[in-house]
Amino acid sequence: MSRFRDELWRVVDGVYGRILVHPFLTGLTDGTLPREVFRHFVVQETHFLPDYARALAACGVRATSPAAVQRFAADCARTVEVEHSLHVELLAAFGLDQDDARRIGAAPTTVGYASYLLRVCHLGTFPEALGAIVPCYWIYARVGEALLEQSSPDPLYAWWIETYGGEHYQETVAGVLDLLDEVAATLPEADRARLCEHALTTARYEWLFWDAAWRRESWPI
Ligand SMILES: Cc1ncc(CN)c(N)n1
Repeated sequence: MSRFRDELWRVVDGVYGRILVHPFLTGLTDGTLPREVFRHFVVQETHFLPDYARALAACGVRATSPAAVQRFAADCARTVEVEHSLHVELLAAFGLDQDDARRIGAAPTTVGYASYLLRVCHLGTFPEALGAIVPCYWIYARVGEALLEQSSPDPLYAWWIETYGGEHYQETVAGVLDLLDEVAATLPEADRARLCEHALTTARYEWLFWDAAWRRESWPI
């Protein structure tokens, strides 16, 4: 039986293909990614992840079943405990702390992506929120899985890859994809289409986030 997740993946697959060949990601696995580019990425993650956790909490508020409320509450906590902590430790490896990250500030793409997620997850319907949030989980899981096959000669990059390619993160994502299939089975076609539109936008933002780090994007004025 065909699953909605397969239909959704077809929508984002082209973007995912572009992500995998982006020099940021190929540089992670062959170890050639300049450390200052990775540092820029890590700083931006410490800005993005608290808003991402807030968006997950908002998905929990929107959720239409107790199991879904519990899932998003747990994923919100996991994002702070595991992902944000990882990036704070990576900051420390660069001799930076969260005050330094605050002083450096959020780049335009970080502000744009976080704002989009927060808007859809707060103001949209539950299926819209799901459409916006799922690529954040899924693209990282697919990227982590793909990169784990090669890992990296750079221990900092290998650490990052192991977090997203590791079993714990993969299980988290499998759970949200089961939920996606369950919810989509109850939706009319127009709602599924809207869900896919949000997913395409956030998949594009995922590409943009890596590209912005690669360019070490900052405010031009
Ligand atoms: C930009 C971004 N998107 C998604 C993830 C995975 N939660 C992340 N850490 N950063």
